[in-house]
Amino acid sequence: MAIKFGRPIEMRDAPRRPTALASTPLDLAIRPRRNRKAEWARRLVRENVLTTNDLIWPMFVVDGNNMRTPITSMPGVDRLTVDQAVRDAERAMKLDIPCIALFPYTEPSLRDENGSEALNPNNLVCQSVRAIKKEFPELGVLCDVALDPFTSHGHDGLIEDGKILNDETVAVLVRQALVQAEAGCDIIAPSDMMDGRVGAIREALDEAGFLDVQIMSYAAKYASAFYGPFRDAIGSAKTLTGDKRTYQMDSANSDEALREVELDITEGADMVMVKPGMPYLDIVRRVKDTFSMPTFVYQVSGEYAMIAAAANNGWIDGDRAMMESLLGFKRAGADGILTYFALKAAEKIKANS
Ligand SMILES: NCc1[nH]cc(CCC(=O)O)c1CC(=O)O
Ligand SMILES: [Mg+2]
Repeated sequence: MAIKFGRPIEMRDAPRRPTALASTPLDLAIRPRRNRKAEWARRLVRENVLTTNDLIWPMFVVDGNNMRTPITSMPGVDRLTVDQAVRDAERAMKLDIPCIALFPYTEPSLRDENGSEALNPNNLVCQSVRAIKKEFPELGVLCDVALDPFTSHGHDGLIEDGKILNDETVAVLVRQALVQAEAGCDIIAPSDMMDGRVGAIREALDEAGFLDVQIMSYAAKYASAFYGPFRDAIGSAKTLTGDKRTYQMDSANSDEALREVELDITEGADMVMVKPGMPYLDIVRRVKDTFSMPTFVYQVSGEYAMIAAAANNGWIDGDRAMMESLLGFKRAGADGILTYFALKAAEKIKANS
């Protein structure tokens, strides 16, 4: 059944005002309101639908045992120890969420200039992938490729004299992707915005025999204020020096997003992503219309936090704002959405079907 809203105001048993009765009807042949007159009629003409198949659920993993630690700036989202991530993977499975995404909170002692923990085949992400794929081989697992959870400076790449090095970083990202593929990751998702990394990763994956490992590139990723709570979650907010504007895109640009997406497709991306989501719906639409590729959108941490905080204050209806924002991505042309609301939204979809 469709989502129920309150009883339509037209149906309340109030007497009609005599003035309303007295007015002459407008001579209108076309009355768009007819198609909205009842829930069944609205369902009949509905153009877009959100299903659980549209959802990718991002999770944060942390070292330890049997613990869930709340992230203050993301109310309702916890850092999970690996065993708890496996439990949430099971919840995703049961709700028909096709895929989860894993992000690590790396112990500060393991972070260094070069993000070398990213290459440890036994790092938190790899441990989580193995544990989850062992119990739930049918669940898709996506891993982010970038160095920021592992570097002491919080940047996605290697730094020299205050500059982010492109080609040297790509060489490390290739090794990070291989380590994740070896752990059993299904989708490699480079989020670093270095030039040429998709092609380099594709070539290395193929050479190593990982022909079926997909690449979802964060192709049009903007330098955004909306990543704040994510940086709290992975513990890079306090250490990040400067900003990421020499590699992430300028939010003023739209044509540039098409050029970035085109390059990643040419280099071998199977799926492309736009990020953040709500302030960039126009980019989602242009990318989908231009390339007809599987197009994803990331409803990022700050978008989640805004809705969650307003809802917790009683300022908006949180569930309705959540569903409306997710449907908006579908309407803009997205084939799927990475969202911290995935579990809640899937529960709601199931309850209403
Ligand atoms: N490269 C790391 C990365 N991967 C996903 C996000 C943001 C996700 C979110 O805000 O929910 C970021 C943060 C950043 O680029 O600083
Ligand atoms: Mg690029």
